[in-house]
Amino acid sequence: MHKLNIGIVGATGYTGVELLRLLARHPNANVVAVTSRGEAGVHIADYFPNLRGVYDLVFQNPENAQLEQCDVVFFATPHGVAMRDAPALLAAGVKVIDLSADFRIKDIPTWEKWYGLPFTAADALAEAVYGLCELNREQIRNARLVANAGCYPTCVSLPLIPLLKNQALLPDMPIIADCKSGVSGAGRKAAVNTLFCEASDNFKAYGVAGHRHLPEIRQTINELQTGIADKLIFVPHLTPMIRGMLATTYVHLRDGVNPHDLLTEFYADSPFVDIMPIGSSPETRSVRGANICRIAVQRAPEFDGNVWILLSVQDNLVKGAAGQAVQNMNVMFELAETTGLDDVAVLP
Ligand SMILES: NC(=O)C1=CN([C@@H]2O[C@H](COP(=O)(O)OP(=O)(O)OC[C@H]3O[C@@H](n4cnc5c(N)ncnc54)[C@H](OP(=O)(O)O)[C@@H]3O)[C@@H](O)[C@H]2O)C=CC1
Ligand SMILES: CC(=O)N[C@@H](CCC(=O)OP(=O)(O)O)C(=O)O
Repeated sequence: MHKLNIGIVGATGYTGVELLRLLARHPNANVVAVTSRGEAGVHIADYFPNLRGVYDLVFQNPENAQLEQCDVVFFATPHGVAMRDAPALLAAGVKVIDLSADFRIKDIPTWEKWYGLPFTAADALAEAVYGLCELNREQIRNARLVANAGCYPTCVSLPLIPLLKNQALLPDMPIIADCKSGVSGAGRKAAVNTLFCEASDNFKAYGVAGHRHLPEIRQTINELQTGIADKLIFVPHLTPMIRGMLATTYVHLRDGVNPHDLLTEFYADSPFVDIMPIGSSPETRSVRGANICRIAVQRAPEFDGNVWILLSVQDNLVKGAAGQAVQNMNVMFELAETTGLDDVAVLP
């Protein structure tokens, strides 16, 4: 069986170790290089006990990792790193999947406004494909550079896409996405707001005045139904879970539109989107560790108008990050989309 030589830049972070977990059981994956500046020289098994006996690899500084010899390199790094290092890899013939937001937003001034950095890789951006397979499967097949979709944008966009494609949302009415994320969404780096005593037994909104995922979700909306993207209100919340994300999105639809029918039809051939029976309420633990976004819809009760509540859940580290990245890799290398991604969620 053909094996892909894989490099992971930022392999000591939460999405990095999630990539390692998923790729360990992927029949076409051969992870050959893992990077960390802080842990260079440390054996993977001494750092991640869940990987003892699974990989015989040592973390290396990115510049020593010979990434140009890989077939594909994942960037599981903070914003700005892939923008700096991906162009040289592309020039060396390596495919790149970036889990950060560097190549997600096509309008450079918008990216610079929300990320606070100068954007320096315009050529690479021009060829980057937004890495949401359910939306861009055909473009991803031919891509050299995939910008893995963000976690909140994946969870919010998946229930909206079939409605937008059918021009089903009423113009001039708000689209309200009220979202909750587990704390692993903030990454592994030390920060006061993710300390145990700050984040546990607590619940709060953040980014209310504006979050960097707002322009990313709006970009997707705008591509599918023009004139309504600025009707999106997006508020993220930090919830005291480790993994998991729930989006509750309120939409005003044209009379007669039933979103359950549209979603069921649109996702009939998408193995990682589960449309539940009408009236269900998906829970985050039903997707824990699995590359699934589960969606349910309910009509707003006793409300005068065709208003629906879209409920979507995913594991932020899997369908929201590493699982989606492996799904993109499968499509880019003409493997079955589900290869290595058939884990069932962990209960309880
Ligand atoms: N956590 C989540 O749920 C999601 C995260 N993402 C995105 O994925 C990316 C990674 O996130 P996450 O795993 O949570 O982050 P972490 O903070 O947990 O890990 C970051 C990793 O990047 C490495 N790194 C940091 N700075 C640099 C640098 N300048 N050059 C090379 N390597 C560097 C770190 O190791 P070292 O410093 O030792 O080199 C570490 O291994 C981010 O862009 C994030 O926004 C996307 C979707 C969901
Ligand atoms: C809880 C938390 O802090 N979540 C992060 C989003 C997760 C993430 O890393 O975002 P990307 O998908 O864009 O990479 C945040 O709000 O910035």
